[in-house]
Amino acid sequence: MKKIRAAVVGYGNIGHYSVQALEAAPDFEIAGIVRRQGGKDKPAELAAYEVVDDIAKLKDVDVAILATPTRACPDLAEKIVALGINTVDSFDIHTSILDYRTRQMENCKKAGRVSVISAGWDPGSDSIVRVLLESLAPKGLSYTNFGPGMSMGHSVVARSKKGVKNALSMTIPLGEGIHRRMVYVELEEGYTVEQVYDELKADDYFAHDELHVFAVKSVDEVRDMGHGVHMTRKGVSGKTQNQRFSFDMSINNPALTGQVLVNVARASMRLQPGCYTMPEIPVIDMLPGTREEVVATLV
Ligand SMILES: NC(=O)C1=CN([C@@H]2O[C@H](COP(=O)(O)OP(=O)(O)OC[C@H]3O[C@@H](n4cnc5c(N)ncnc54)[C@H](OP(=O)(O)O)[C@@H]3O)[C@@H](O)[C@H]2O)C=CC1
Ligand SMILES: N[C@@H](CCCC(=O)C(=O)O)C(=O)O
Repeated sequence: MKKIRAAVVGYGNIGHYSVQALEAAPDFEIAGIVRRQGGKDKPAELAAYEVVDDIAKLKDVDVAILATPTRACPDLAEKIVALGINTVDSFDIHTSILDYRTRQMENCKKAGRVSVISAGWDPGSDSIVRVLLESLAPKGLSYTNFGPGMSMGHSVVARSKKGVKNALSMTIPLGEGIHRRMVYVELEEGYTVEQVYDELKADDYFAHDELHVFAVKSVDEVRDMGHGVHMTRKGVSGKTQNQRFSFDMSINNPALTGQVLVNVARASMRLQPGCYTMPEIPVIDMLPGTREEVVATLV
């Protein structure tokens, strides 16, 4: 059977683990990796692959995994579907997902290609769980409690601020979907924790939660990429009250995100042209093999 040819765009944490997930998948081959610096200083583990600075230099790419900072995803997705290549990404600004989907839907329909956006674990697989739980008890309350653990999205944003050499943003659950952000930063000369605090508080990623910023000598020495979630719903099925549900996981954040991106890259090959979020895709299409094989073994 012909393998799906995937490119990975951006080789940071999610890019690294996406390559590993592609290598472990039976139905994919790696068309190449796209980095801003191209093949310069190519990491040893990429020796077998083409590393380029422009996806147009790679041959026969079916799908591009956008493993860049969230804020770079919409522009890249627009440019890459216009080249006739499907895209998948883990865009995680929850309040902007609908706008991004609306714009990218038009781009996909024009190009006759598929984009799966906001696919990781949150947004992503947790979004499927939230939709499922709401269907099981249509009236009630759901809470998504993260961590404690490292938020990649918040860490990327903290690293982008003036005076910050490196950063780690930890998400601390306070209960009922409320969180505290603990941000550990390596500062450049002449910058203070107070300046970084003000910059972060002005950014929508951090504006709505309790925030603490600490200076550390080395972020590498305090970083641990574990994370997790505890989701709950208590509600009413039909006319019967007190139905309780919970979903828990404790995970390596970039490893799970890379795996989910590969799963939706596979599903993208089976969808009609358009832009989708994860709850809009049949979960069965995230697995390799035929639907019949899955129905016979997992349903
Ligand atoms: N939905 C979800 O569940 C999750 C979503 N995420 C999202 O994944 C994103 C990436 O996280 P992570 O991998 O840790 O980030 P990193 O900073 O480790 O990696 C991003 C890579 O993208 C490239 N890059 C950097 N800046 C730009 C730019 N302006 N334009 C294009 N490419 C750029 C660089 O690769 P190179 O130098 O090779 O070009 C960089 O290494 C986060 O922003 C987060 O929002 C993360 C976890 C879960
Ligand atoms: N999008 C997150 C994954 C979900 C956890 C989260 O949103 C958080 O810790 O705030 C991330 O970037 O790591």
